[in-house]
Amino acid sequence: MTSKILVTGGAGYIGSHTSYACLDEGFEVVILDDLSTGVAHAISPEARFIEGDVADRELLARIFKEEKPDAVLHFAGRIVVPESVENPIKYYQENTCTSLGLLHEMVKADIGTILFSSTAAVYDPDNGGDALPEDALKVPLSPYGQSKLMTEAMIRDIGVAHGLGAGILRYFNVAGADPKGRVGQSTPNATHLLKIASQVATGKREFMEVYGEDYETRDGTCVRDYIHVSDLASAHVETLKHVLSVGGQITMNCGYGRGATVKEVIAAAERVTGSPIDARPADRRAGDAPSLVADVSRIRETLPSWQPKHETLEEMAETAIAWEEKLKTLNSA
Ligand SMILES: NC(=O)c1ccc[n+]([C@@H]2O[C@H](COP(=O)([O-])OP(=O)(O)OC[C@H]3O[C@@H](n4cnc5c(N)ncnc54)[C@H](O)[C@@H]3O)[C@@H](O)[C@H]2O)c1
Ligand SMILES: O=c1ccn([C@@H]2O[C@H](COP(=O)(O)OP(=O)(O)O[C@H]3O[C@H](CO)[C@H](O)[C@H](O)[C@H]3O)[C@@H](O)[C@H]2O)c(=O)[nH]1
Repeated sequence: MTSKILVTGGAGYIGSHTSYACLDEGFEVVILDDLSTGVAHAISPEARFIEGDVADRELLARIFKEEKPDAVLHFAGRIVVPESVENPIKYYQENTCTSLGLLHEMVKADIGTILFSSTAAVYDPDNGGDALPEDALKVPLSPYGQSKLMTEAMIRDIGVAHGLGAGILRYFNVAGADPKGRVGQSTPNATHLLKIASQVATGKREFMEVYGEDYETRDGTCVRDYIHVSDLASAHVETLKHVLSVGGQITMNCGYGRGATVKEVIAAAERVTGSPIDARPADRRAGDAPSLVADVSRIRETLPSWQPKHETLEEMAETAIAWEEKLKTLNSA
């Protein structure tokens, strides 16, 4: 029998890729998005789209009654770390409180499964650079990270009390775009490294900055574990199948288990276009961890069927740059 899922934030970067991946796997997909940072062109015509706010509890109750989804994939939220420092109320309201309302409505409607987008920002930024297992020390530096960690705790407690199956996925650094060119990172003022490098590579920006070259890393720039968004999307599909079949709760890091420096990411983008990227040294960005790399043992053991297909920085850069080019036509249409 076909399973039906409700995807909150399905018009956003990761939610749209995951919606396509779920549709490709035969799931029925209903998307709830208020288009605050998402875009209509990211929504597959095969999905049912409801424009609305996840904080609207009456709307949620109606959707659950009418659509009876088997699971909710909860991507919707605010994601800008410095903004969360300036405006923590917004982040606790729109990430933590909205998620609590969603969980409450799920329990009331007896919806038994949730996947939740968490983040590597929950871990200790001064972690020494070793790969981080899921039980590593949590020291979220920003209200953004804290709002996610609090939501994780709510899901665990509510899950135990009400028998909710849950997959909590802690994404490391998500990059790239759909290799079929259907979707990509479309937020115009996104701040992610490869998005910025792709904007320079496609002539939308003249130059970019490298935030800090004096870290204790192999070339002085920060190290991150970049994961291609399509591999992350397929990790959701496999997690969904796993939780729908065995129930229970699982928290898993999503990355490849190896780090790349800022300069290595920029160099990959340069190899793709064959042209230099004007990347200028700049001061450290406040709150940046020197290194965040995932220990991926748990996801590998739990989901042996998850086979990443786009692990190279070149593939991430190639698909990101191709999407940036495509956006020129989409945005001028
Ligand atoms: N992008 C990353 O590198 C990254 C890393 C770790 C975790 N995450 C998490 O993954 C999730 C998705 O991130 P993304 O990069 O796709 O962001 P995004 O901004 O592209 O997507 C978020 C989507 O949610 C929608 N939305 C926001 N608030 C809403 C609300 N109240 N009601 C309905 N829709 C709402 C937006 O319109 C948008 O379509 C977020 O929860 C984020 O915290 C992202
Ligand atoms: O123009 C830029 C943009 C980024 N960077 C550097 O590139 C690295 C990656 O930065 P991103 O902004 O792409 O990503 P972050 O690691 O800061 O954060 C991302 O991953 C986190 C988890 O690790 C959170 O989930 C967060 O939501 C998400 O934006 C950092 O060292 C940053 O200083 C630059 O040097 N120049």
